[in-house]
Amino acid sequence: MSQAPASTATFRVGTRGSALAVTQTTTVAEALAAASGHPYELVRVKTEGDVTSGPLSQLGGTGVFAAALRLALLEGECDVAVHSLKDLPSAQPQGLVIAATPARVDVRDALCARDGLTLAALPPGAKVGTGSPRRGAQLLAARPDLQIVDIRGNVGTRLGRVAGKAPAADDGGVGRGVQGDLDAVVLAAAGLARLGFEEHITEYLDPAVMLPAPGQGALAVECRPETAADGVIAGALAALDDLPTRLAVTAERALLSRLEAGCAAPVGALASLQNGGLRLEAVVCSTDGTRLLRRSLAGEATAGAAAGLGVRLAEQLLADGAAELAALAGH
Ligand SMILES: NCc1[nH]cc(CCC(=O)O)c1CC(=O)O
Repeated sequence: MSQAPASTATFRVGTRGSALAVTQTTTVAEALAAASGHPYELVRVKTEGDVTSGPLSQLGGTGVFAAALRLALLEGECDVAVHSLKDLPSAQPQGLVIAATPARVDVRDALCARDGLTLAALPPGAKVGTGSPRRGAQLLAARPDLQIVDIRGNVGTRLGRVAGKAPAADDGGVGRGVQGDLDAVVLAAAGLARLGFEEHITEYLDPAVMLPAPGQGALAVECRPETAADGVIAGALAALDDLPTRLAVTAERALLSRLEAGCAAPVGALASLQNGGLRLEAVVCSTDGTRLLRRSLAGEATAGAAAGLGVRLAEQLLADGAAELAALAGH
């Protein structure tokens, strides 16, 4: 098996095959190539999350999107892999490191509704599609009359479920035949922007109403430790890393990890630099949206303190009854 050091050869960048994954991986690969002066090639890895069509929340816990990419790295089929950070389980596998977290883009969730409607303007009982218990619960907390419809598929497929939005199936047919049956869907603004679908957004949901998933809007560049230490690529990875993003996602993921929550759990978290410190806000919901535990905590904006902030806020939420409120394992 080829394990050529990235400094002497083309480096191979692993990606999922979806349009979103290829778009964001290409952006990262081009930045690494420009900074290192070495060419890259994309290695497409099919993941369980891409080929299974059951409800996402029942796929069996965390990491369905990331596991195959991680295996490809460990087996030396690629040198670096690019993940959506929010799809990455918070436990770091032995033999792999997150070598860079590029600057995060828009963290918010976005409503894509028919006829330009906002959340407040949707008619009573409107059907809103999401496969995420976190989004469903917060939608119901804001609008208890809504009908939440469990949907899956890639971004284009989900958009195509909204009446009047052009179907743009890019998932091999998972969502085919059910276009136009919903009043709205909720998707991450980051994914919509990366795919050039921003014109479908009818409202950017305020994090005060809809806290995003831990890591939303951020990417993780993962590799084996020897790749991270390799002279040429190490500099390129360091140049790509963004410290405010790393601090924020470290706090958010530490919270998720301390809650022992999976990526499908009804948990939202968002950290940001404020007044020279790091402020973390989190919510744990009952899936029907009738009960929300929401808390925030501020700490030092340092690499040493970020994880502790997440752990402390998680412990406060657990003391408030978070584990009784929500099925944290996410299935
Ligand atoms: N779970 C799917 C997923 N993983 C990453 C994104 C794009 C947004 C991001 O990078 O946070 C999406 C789509 C979505 O949630 O709408």
